[in-house]
Amino acid sequence: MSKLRVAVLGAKGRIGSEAVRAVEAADDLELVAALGRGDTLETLAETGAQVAVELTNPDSVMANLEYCVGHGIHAVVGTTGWTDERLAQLNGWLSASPETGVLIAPNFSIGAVLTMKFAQQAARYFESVEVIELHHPNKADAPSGTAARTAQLIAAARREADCAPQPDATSTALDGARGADVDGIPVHSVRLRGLLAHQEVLLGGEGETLTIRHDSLHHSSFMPGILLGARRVVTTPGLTFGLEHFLDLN
Ligand SMILES: NC(=O)C1=CN([C@@H]2O[C@H](COP(=O)(O)OP(=O)(O)OC[C@H]3O[C@@H](n4cnc5c(N)ncnc54)[C@H](OP(=O)(O)O)[C@@H]3O)[C@@H](O)[C@H]2O)C=CC1
Ligand SMILES: O=C(O)C1=N[C@H](C(=O)O)C[C@H](O)C1
Repeated sequence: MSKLRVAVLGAKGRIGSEAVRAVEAADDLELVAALGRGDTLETLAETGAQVAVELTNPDSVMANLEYCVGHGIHAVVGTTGWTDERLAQLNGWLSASPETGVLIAPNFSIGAVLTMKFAQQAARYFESVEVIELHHPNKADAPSGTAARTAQLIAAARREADCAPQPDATSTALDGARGADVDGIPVHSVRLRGLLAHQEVLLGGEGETLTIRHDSLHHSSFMPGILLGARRVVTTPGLTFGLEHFLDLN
């Protein structure tokens, strides 16, 4: 059986370099390109890449995806910075290339995907919910894509359950003291040397709290999800948002 031809964009970065090694080690995948900043995207077409794994940064991802989708190259995207406007633009490109698949995964680690699912399930049962994400200090964006997605999922679950607004008597506060407001959910970002990628969802009700915590201790935690995404995206046209759609979580 022929191997799936995979390219990595952002190949010299923290996660990209790990992805290069993971693709090289997979028996059913062939690494056909490993591109860094300044390398030409034409390499993707020239090498016949079928899937591009996009791990660059929010300033680069849109141009890369426009090229990939325009050339019928499927994409697995870990890069953060997604907004409704960006998703609409991507969907526009995909509508002109309906056989192409794009997976955007705010987080590729199974533990983080489960954290989001558990938080979504728990959200309706507690009066208060806040998210704390903790990352290495070289991370470009805050809050993390995972935290933003977690907060959106929590907010949607609370809306669906018709939950009352969260109790919070704060009437004066220093800017930032209550974190960022993502869909009504406070999200707090910590940047600390020694950390990699961590998240806590704190839920509070009368006389009890529940904490859901996940820790990525090494970039290897993201690799099974990236490889699964590459294998599945080629038969999943259109936009898939979240690795959970490629996992049997029920
Ligand atoms: N979904 C997930 O599970 C995960 C997502 N991420 C996300 O992945 C992204 C990358 O993270 P991280 O590896 O830590 O960041 P790094 O800065 O370490 O790596 C990004 C790399 O991409 C390069 N780059 C920038 N623009 C381009 C371009 N146009 N073409 C090719 N390469 C380019 C950068 O080069 P230069 O240094 O010259 O700018 C750098 O080498 C972030 O958005 C991060 O949040 C990270 C981990 C897990
Ligand atoms: O930049 C990182 O490191 C990570 N980025 C992603 C995010 O913003 O959620 C995923 C993970 O948290 C690691």
